[in-house]
Amino acid sequence: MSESEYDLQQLPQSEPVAANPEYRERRRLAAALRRIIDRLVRVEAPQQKLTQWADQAEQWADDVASHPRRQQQPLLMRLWTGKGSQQDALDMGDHDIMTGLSAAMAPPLELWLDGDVVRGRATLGPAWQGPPGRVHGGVVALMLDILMAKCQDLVHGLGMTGTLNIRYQAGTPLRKEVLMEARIQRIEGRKMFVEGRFFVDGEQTVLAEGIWISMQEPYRWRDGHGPQ
Ligand SMILES: CCCCCCCCCC(=O)SCCNC(=O)CCNC(=O)[C@H](O)C(C)(C)COP(=O)(O)OP(=O)(O)OC[C@H]1O[C@@H](n2cnc3c(N)ncnc32)[C@H](O)[C@@H]1OP(=O)(O)O
Repeated sequence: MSESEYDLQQLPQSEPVAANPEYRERRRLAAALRRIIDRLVRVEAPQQKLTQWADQAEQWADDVASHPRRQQQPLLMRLWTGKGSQQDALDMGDHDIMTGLSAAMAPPLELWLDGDVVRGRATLGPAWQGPPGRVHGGVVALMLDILMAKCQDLVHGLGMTGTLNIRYQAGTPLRKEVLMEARIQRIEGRKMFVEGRFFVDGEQTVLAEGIWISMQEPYRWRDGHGPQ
């Protein structure tokens, strides 16, 4: 793909686009904020210190808010019509809610393709807690949705989650590496049926089945993928 020809359907969605100087700084900023979010949970610090941090954070928030937000619609249109730049591709991928390296909220979840399987890994801290010591079930659903949607990297067609069924088989612990995998079970016209699983220490903790609905064209496997 050349510098000026990024296409929404052909973005290497499973792997981050290489950062340019601007995005190196955005990623550094997000990484620092992630550490703060993680460490703030029940941090033991004198009240004076909390006051100092709150004052600094308020000042910083005001400074950030004084800058405009870049519009998303024009870059989406460029990517949709295959005319996106590297900057557009970075802007889309780096702000993904779970995988975005420039998204301070993102754990980040790392995804990659292994043949016809989407694999992932993430380690979540206490900010993501549901039951004590475990990842919140709603967060598990979010991680699954992002993981399983990436099966669209294997096909032509792009759409949204229609249905997601989850069986929580065991708690998914915090502070431990969670390994994930997703596979396309079958394609039926505009419907893509996907299965997702989480594993911790070799034990399966989650099993999910979902249906994605393509917005326009029927789903079909990309060359080199699917039943040969
Ligand atoms: C699009 C850009 C890509 C980037 C997206 C990033 C998204 C990140 C992940 C998300 O957060 S997705 C957000 C959560 N999902 C939604 O908000 C979806 C809300 N639902 C809808 O917008 C519509 O219901 C939907 C687009 C899913 C389907 O509407 P359509 O009018 O296109 O479907 P239609 O009624 O024509 O049905 C087409 C086929 O899909 C089936 N179907 C429709 N809705 C379904 C559903 N919800 N679950 C399962 N199957 C469904 C339907 O039975 C039918 O099957 P058959 O062809 O066999 O008859």
